[in-house]
Amino acid sequence: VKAEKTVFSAILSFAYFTVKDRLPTILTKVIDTIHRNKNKFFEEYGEEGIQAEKQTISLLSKMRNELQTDKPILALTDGLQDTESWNQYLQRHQGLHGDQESVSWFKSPWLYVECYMYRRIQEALWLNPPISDYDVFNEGKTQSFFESQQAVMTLCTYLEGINKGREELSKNQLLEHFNKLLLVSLWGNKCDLSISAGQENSQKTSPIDSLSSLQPFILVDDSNMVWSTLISAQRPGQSGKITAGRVDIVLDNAGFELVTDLVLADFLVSSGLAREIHFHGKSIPWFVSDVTANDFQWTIRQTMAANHKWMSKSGVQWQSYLKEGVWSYNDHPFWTQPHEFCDMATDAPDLYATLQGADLLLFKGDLNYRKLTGDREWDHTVGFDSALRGFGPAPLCSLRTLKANVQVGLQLGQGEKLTSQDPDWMTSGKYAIIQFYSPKSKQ
Ligand SMILES: O=P(O)(O)OC[C@H]1O[C@](O)(CO)[C@@H](O)[C@@H]1O
Ligand SMILES: [Mn+2]
Repeated sequence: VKAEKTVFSAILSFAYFTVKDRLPTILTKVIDTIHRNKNKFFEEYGEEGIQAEKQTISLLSKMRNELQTDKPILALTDGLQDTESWNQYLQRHQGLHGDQESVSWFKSPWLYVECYMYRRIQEALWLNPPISDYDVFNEGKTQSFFESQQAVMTLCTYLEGINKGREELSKNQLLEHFNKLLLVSLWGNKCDLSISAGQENSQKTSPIDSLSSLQPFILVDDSNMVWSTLISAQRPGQSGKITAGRVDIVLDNAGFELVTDLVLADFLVSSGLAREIHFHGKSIPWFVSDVTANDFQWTIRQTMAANHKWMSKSGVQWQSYLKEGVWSYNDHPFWTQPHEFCDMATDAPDLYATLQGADLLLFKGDLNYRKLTGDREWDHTVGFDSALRGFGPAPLCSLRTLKANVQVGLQLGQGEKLTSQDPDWMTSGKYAIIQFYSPKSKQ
């Protein structure tokens, strides 16, 4: 099966609008954030901080101009761990096209250009050492966490209810809770800040009560396969006691979505459905709201410190899972590169091997889906397995609300019907999928 990468050939396409409007808006906000923090940089680093602020802004404005005037994509110059790999990727593209000019902001695959912009923001900061570690998206992520406080409290109270009565839970009740928390984590993905170009986008209503009204918007629901994967990973251990499998969660956004993932992870461990959870986050600030190590720790500390009994209890539990090694947080430079996941086995064999150790991989969010499927213009009826093109270190499931022009594994006619009823169905974030694939079931 063949499909073209999403590019900007179609003027007026979603990809085109992203690069033309959304990315410059995000960049302008980044510049503004750095400027607003000028005094902070002065207090911390004196005159050097001011110089760094000016220099960074000038590099970012230069990049915004390159973007808006469709200039060629430039090689990175910051000599970081992944610089070489980014530059090789660029050279490969230039080689494919035969000249350097043709690899430009509007003439390259959307996925590549979008990832590249976030990496260039990082470069601008890295070239100005006193402020290299400054996370330009931190304010937005923090704000979105605080704005969803009410929903977080509701969720932690729900979790406490399950944990308190867990000894008496029947298998059916366990399945019911599992389904609910999987859905909460799925819809948590609505709250990213990239689709709204950094505009406030937090969870305001009760995440549990909204579930049934959202059900009709789930286009693919393989949750039963996720459940059976967890059940079949349970094995009798040495002492005859059942031990469960390892679940890896490839995280997406900080704020409310991260809390929904932590609550799901807590439930999986406390109910005995999983033995261990490995979280995977980003090593640099990414796509406005994605989780970094700092966001991960900060969120757990804030949850612990909350003035709400069940919220702080949850936070304390999460901290001890981390301390005991039941939970772990990892990052790898591959997650912040433009590569499709079918390249992982060759381009990041160590990460691929790590993922092979899991019994189940949960991929959160839209960007992960674009990378799973190579962000191509697949027919909607093409199988998920075909779109993965050999990627499958372990059984995996994408939990994603649709925010980009790619969707596979639909029923015949389902895509056409959606297009006629709701032309924006692929990009509005209103629809979602729970889409599963297992390399074991491959013929
Ligand atoms: O946080 P998520 O779910 O990956 O969404 C981010 C998405 O937002 C966008 O910026 C909107 O198109 C996409 O590039 C990206 O896929
Ligand atoms: Mn994201």
